[in-house]
Amino acid sequence: MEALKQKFADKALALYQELRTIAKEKGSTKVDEVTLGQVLGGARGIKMMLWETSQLDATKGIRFRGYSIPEVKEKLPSGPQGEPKPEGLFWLMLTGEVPTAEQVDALTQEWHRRADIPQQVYTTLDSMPADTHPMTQFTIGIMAMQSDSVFSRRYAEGLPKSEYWDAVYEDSMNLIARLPHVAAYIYRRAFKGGAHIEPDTSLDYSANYAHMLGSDDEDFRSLMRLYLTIHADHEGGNASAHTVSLVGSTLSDPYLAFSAGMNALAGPLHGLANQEVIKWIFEMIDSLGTETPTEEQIADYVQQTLDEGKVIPGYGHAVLREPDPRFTAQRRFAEQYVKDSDLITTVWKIFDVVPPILQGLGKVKNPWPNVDAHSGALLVHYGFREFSYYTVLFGVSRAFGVLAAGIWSRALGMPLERPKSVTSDWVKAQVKDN
Ligand SMILES: CC(=O)SCCNC(=O)CCNC(=O)[C@H](O)C(C)(C)COP(=O)(O)OP(=O)(O)OC[C@H]1O[C@@H](n2cnc3c(N)ncnc32)[C@H](O)[C@@H]1OP(=O)(O)O
Ligand SMILES: O=C([O-])CC(=O)C(=O)O
Repeated sequence: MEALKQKFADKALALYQELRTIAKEKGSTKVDEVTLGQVLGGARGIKMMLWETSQLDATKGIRFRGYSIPEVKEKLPSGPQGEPKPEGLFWLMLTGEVPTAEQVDALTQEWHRRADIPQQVYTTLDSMPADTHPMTQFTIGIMAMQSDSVFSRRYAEGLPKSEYWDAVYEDSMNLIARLPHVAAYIYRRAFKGGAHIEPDTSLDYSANYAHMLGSDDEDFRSLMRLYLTIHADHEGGNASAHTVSLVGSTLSDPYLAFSAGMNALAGPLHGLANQEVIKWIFEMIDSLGTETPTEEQIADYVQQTLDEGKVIPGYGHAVLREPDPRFTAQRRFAEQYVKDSDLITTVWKIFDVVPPILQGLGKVKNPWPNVDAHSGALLVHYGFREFSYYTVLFGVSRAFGVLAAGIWSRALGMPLERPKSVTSDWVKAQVKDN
């Protein structure tokens, strides 16, 4: 058995026993109270699922197994310029331990070994118009691999419950290994006339993905390591993670569950916001006729967007109440690696201008930037201007977190998820005498 799988099995089995005892002996412990406002307001803040891989704090941001983004950057094995490798984060999320550089290298090799893409993926993608939205191509590409699912095959053969996690682990490892290949194929067919680039297995996961996209720039490789690490997980309640978890709870296999989650990530209030941000900035630049807008010009354009009844993409968050540490990590990266970019300077000016305007509306709970406010400008800097592709990059990263969490869910014996809904008549009856 692979070292990672063995380590996970040891930890997960112990936790499974512990949680069963807790559920049996303390199951009636109250952990939350639900208000009508939460029922009518998108279930914000309701504690209703277990998620081992990360936890979000409204002011401090995400922590992966207890480690903040600066801590992850400092502790995880990194590339030559010091940016953390997502391989290490995956190891951390599954085991709770910071891996050694050798363990991370072995995982890189394991994923290279598993990156065997069934031919039908390419024939399926090639049958679609090249201008089909890249996220649509991405979910279809994932679905085209579903017939390979180890979990589905073994379930049909009578897999016992105690071995679900093992088959889900196999599917998740295969899927993570394959995703950059499918994702790069989509990029090259959509934007580079189908001139595909062979993988280079001497590279780590992020550098190889960058290579297959078309860049061997050392700084861009570093950006990919950082990008794929910081977008990986944001606890369980966000729309993509929750979708993967919900679908996985029916014992749909990881291909089915992950592609469902990617359809959630493709919405403009969630992962698609990264494309919406850069589109909005390009439209602003076009409309103002300058690549270096002043703060006053930006403020006017923000007001115009709000007057048109639209949101300012990249700002606000369902949970966070401070600037997103993932925004800050990208800003630090830009400060270190990018010497002059009008676009990035504009992103920083927007950061100075937008929060007071949103605050002034009196209804926006978080006026600060989220992760999507920065990523596009960095990608443009390295030559990736095709913003409809950006959410695919996000999706490749999100696989690390949601698939690691899926392995945990099956190992811990999490049941079918099925919360309660109510009708408006029920709501009216509740408030009648209040
Ligand atoms: C990876 C990620 O998913 S990060 C989020 C990416 N999404 C975006 O950047 C899109 C822009 N932001 C938004 O639409 C929101 O802030 C969301 C969807 C992220 C969070 O939504 P909520 O939790 O409902 O935010 P909140 O409680 O602050 O909303 C209250 C009001 O402020 C508005 N608001 C929130 N953010 C913004 C914004 N960026 N611009 C304008 N109005 C906003 C809401 O639309 C809502 O208005 P309404 O009462 O008239 O319907
Ligand atoms: O946490 C959320 O709701 C959205 C988000 O930032 C993410 O999923 O990365």
